Amino acid sequence: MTDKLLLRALRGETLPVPPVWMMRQAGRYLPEYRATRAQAGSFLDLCYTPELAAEVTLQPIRKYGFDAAILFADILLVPQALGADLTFVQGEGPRLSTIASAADLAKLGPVDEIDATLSPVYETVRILRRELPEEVPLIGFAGAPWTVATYMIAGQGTPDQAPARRLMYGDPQTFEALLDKITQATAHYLIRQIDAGAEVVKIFDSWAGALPGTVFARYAVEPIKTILAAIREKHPDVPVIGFPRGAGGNYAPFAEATGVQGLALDTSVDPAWAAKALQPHVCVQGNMDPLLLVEGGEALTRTARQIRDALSGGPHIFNLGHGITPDADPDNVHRMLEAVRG
Ligand SMILES: Cc1c2[nH]c(c1CCC(=O)O)Cc1[nH]c(c(CCC(=O)O)c1C)Cc1[nH]c(c(CCC(=O)O)c1C)Cc1[nH]c(c(C)c1CCC(=O)O)C2
Repeated sequence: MTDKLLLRALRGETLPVPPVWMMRQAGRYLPEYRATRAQAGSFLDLCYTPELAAEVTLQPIRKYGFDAAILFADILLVPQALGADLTFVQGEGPRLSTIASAADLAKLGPVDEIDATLSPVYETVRILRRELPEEVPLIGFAGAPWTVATYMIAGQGTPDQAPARRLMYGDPQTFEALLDKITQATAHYLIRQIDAGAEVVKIFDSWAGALPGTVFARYAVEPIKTILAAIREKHPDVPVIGFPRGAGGNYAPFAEATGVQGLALDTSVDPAWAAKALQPHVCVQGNMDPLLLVEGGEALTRTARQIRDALSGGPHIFNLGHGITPDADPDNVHRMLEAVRG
């Protein structure tokens, strides 16, 4: 359907009211999410149980009427499908087996076996395409190779991604072989999500800002170009949103060099600058501070309108600069929507 607002914006249309969705819109700030997660047992059980993963994807659509749904899964399912051990430690985040050498890398499984683990995700996509309202498109997603590699190398989240940067300098052969493997797996995974019914895909490079400028083109841009080329070959009309979080001065070169249709802005980007420097070339998605959904009040309404108005002259999808946090007040989401749509 060509009249879905999100798809129109991604095709470059300037709309009177921007489509709205939120990163992590299915998540712990919602009591109904917490209930379904408890029913599933663990976060990973939730990701791999298609009926429940579809249910949590639909919860924020029913409650708020967002203009897009995002598949419920995680960027770390790809490493797990490649053979990494993965657990989520309550209150601490992910833990994975680490990759510190060529020998560790050699223990991973082949890319053409990842569907043995990931097929429930494709089933979630198929359920969602049946159950979502006609006007709500489904966004599939994956992590960018660099960001996924940072978790696979360190075995957990790190403040500065130092373990990955050290491997990059100390053993570039292993580092690049890992990046290549993730790139091939990610292209395959996203194509399968689209085959199953995803209408847009988003690539989360949450740690792009940790890549030194000397290697940004090589390790942030190149893998994403490879993934885009593979998608285009099979699905030339499916738009891709890139999120090089923290890229700063590399936002414009990233958009130009990768050719993404949508560029997700983090909170640090000034929307007035984005309107001039980015919007003439690409649909931008951004970028309200998620903390405003905790704090609420006048600041929330004012900032939401400020972003909407600054970006009203070109293609824009209203979103947050990062994921909504578990301490956000669900009522503030209504307030945000009233501010943007009102
Ligand atoms: C880096 C990253 C991850 N996962 C993701 C990223 C990139 C985006 C970003 O920068 O935030 C992406 C992601 N993770 C999740 C989604 C689902 C779709 C949605 O946005 O609603 C998406 C798109 C569910 C999730 N992924 C996770 C949760 C919380 C799990 C829970 O219920 O306990 C959810 C809803 C867990 C997760 N997953 C990850 C971490 C570091 C953590 C632990 C930290 C945390 O708890 O927030 C890895």
